[in-house]
Amino acid sequence: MAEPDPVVEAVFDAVAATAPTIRDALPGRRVESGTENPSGETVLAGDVYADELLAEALGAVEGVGSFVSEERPEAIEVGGAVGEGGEGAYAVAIDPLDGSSNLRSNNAMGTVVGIYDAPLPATGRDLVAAGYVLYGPITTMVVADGSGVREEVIERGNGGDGDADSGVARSVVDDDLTLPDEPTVYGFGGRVPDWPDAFREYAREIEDEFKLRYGGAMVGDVNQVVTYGGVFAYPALSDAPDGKLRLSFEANPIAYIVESMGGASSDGSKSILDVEPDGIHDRVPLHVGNEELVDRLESALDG
Ligand SMILES: O=P(O)(O)OC[C@H]1O[C@](O)(COP(=O)(O)O)[C@@H](O)[C@@H]1O
Ligand SMILES: [Mg+2]
Ligand SMILES: [Mg+2]
Repeated sequence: MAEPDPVVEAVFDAVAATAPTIRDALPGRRVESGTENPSGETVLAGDVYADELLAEALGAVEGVGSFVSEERPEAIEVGGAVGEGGEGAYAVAIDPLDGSSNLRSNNAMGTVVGIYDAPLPATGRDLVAAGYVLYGPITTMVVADGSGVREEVIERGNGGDGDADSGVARSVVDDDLTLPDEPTVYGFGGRVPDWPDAFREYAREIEDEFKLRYGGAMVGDVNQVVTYGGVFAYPALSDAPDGKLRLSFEANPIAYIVESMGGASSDGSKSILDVEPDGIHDRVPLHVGNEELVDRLESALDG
């Protein structure tokens, strides 16, 4: 098995270290911040807090050369080069708080992380690792690092007093996550009348076969598929042919994780990891899950 990449490990150490602090900060940050992000969406106080905390934590990791998030117009150089001139340093792209509209209704949210071995925008083939934190009833972190996919439970360390420096306790609960062979759940975003006809027909078949699990946070909804097997999609919409989710911050990391678990991803015709980006805030239709269900989706959209 390949040796763990120390920079990748350090990035996920930093993400794990911030997770309890982000979680604790959410109750007072359910309100709008008064700004919009580069995708034209309302930014909540929780989005701003998570973005700033993670920028500081990830920017301090040696071997991380640049940092960008869906809340920032462009990447910032953070100077963690491993070679002279910056070569060898990774570019880290994050969705600091995924599903943040769930802050109001107090439902699941997450943080998504992609570590690219190329300046952004890059394709998902340039990812060396990806992961997500799920702020559910339990805080968990799923990491795909090229050698496998693991799930950890993250809790405050023994000094747990709400202090960011008090440390975290991490326990690996599964060190070889794979998609279950017998899928049981699905979750599709967007309004049914806005779906393309071919997707609507595919969805009709899927909803006859499986149980609906949709909560409005990609990380939470994908984690249902990761746990029970099935298919998640935020498809192309009639007024938004590229769908809603962002390639660099959301779709690529999730596709990398699901493919690493033996599943498949698609933009409708090919793996998400093969989508060539024009810009850092590009959106893409995202479909991920058990290979058989993603193959059926591609056939349905092709027909
Ligand atoms: O509200 P909708 O249309 O169901 O959209 C839900 C989707 O939007 C998102 O909330 C977008 O993520 P952000 O909260 O990071 O902008 C996804 O997590 C989720 O899959
Ligand atoms: Mg998101
Ligand atoms: Mg977000």
